[in-house]
Order: sequence, then C-alpha cells, then structure tokens
Amino acid sequence: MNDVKLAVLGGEGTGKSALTVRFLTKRFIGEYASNFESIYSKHLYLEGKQLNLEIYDPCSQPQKAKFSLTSELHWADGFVIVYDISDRSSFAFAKALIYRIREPQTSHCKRAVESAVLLVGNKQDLCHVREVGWEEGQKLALDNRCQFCELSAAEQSLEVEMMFIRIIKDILTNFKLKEKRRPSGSKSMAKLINNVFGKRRKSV
Ligand SMILES: Nc1nc2c(ncn2[C@@H]2O[C@H](COP(=O)(O)OP(=O)(O)OP(=O)(O)O)[C@@H](O)[C@H]2O)c(=O)[nH]1
Repeated sequence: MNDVKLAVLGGEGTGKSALTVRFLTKRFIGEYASNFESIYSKHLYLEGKQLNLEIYDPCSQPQKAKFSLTSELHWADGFVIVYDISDRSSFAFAKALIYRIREPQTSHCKRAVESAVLLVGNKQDLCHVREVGWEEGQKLALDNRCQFCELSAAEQSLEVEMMFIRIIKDILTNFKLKEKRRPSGSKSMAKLINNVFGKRRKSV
C-alpha cells in the first residue's frame, strides 16, 4: 500500500480544517477547534492502487515560526496551500508559503522531484466581498508551478473532493517520476559488467 502524506497549510481562519473535514466526511460543520494540530488518516482506492492517505492540518502557527516549515517540508509529499478570497493578507501569507516550499535549497537538494502544490482560494461563496481576483491566484500558481482552484468548503462538497483527488494524483505522478529517476542498482551493475567484460571479449 502506498503512503501519501499531504499538508494543508495557510493563514489563520482560511478554512484549512473546513476543507479537510469536508473531504473526509462530506460535511461542513462551521466551527472547528483550532488550538491543536491533527493528522487524519483515510484509505483510498485510486488509479488501481490502495492508498493510505495522511492529512496534516496544523493549528494556527505563532507569528515567529510561521515560515520555518522545516518539519512539514520533510514530512509531506504534497501541499494544499489555502487562502481566503475575501482576505488579502491571507493571499500574501499563501504566497510566502509557496516561496518557502519552492526555495532552491528546499526543492532541489532534498528532493529528486519538486513537491506537488495546489493553491486553493477558499470561501468563493463570499465573492461579493472578494479582495483577491481569480487571475491573481492563477498567476501565483502558474509562476510557481502549482495547480490552482477556487472553491467554497461551505457550499461545494464535490469540488472539494475533486481538489483533493487532483493533488493526490499529482503526488502519485511524482512517485512514479522518482522511481524512474532512481538509479537501479542491479541495472547499473549489469551495465558496468557488460561495459568491462563485453568490450574485452570483443578485443580478444
Ligand atoms: N463563508 C465561508 N466560511 C468558511 C468557509 N470555509 C471555512 N469557513 C469559516 O471560516 C472559519 C475558519 O474556518 P477553519 O476551517 O477553522 O479555518 P482554519 O484555517 O482551519 O483555521 P485555523 O486552524 O484557526 O487557522 C470558520 O468560521 C468556518 O466556518 C467557506 O468556504 N465559506
């Protein structure tokens, strides 16, 4: 069984728990305890594979630690970065998180393949008080090789489910790429033996 680890990050009150709980239970509860972090587990069957999905939903971070993310970056295979379309400061926070994830020393040295990231503009039902345009979200995502969508955890169960499935599929694609790029020990050894002995045999 494949383990897939997903971290849902974003500013305070953007709807990280609402999205996670909506995906796991198809329900929107309204108020969520925000003073403790959670790791949820779910078994999924996707693309012919059994998956053990773990979703990390942090409690709101204290200001000083908000961009350190060191443990999340090591732990997660992919990230859902959430902002609230009616709150510009949450968009700035999401941007800083994406830059942190895409920092060269984070994305290239530690990982053979760039992490899958999906940027989500949540609370689309509040579009009458919108502060962040759809195009801005789309551009931030495109510029940083992320997927993008806008939705409402409050009103759109199916869209939330499709959003999670999309990022999980991206993570699975990355697993396959990593597998391809990993030098296979036995293949390399066979190549080496062939190069050395194959050539000698020819010259005799
Ligand atoms: N209108 C609207 N409200 C939402 C939506 N999603 C979440 N909320 C509300 O936004 C508030 C914060 O939601 P949470 O899910 O607790 O947000 P969070 O990001 O997990 O919050 P922290 O853990 O405190 O950072 C709650 O009052 C939710 O009911 C949405 O799609 N539309």
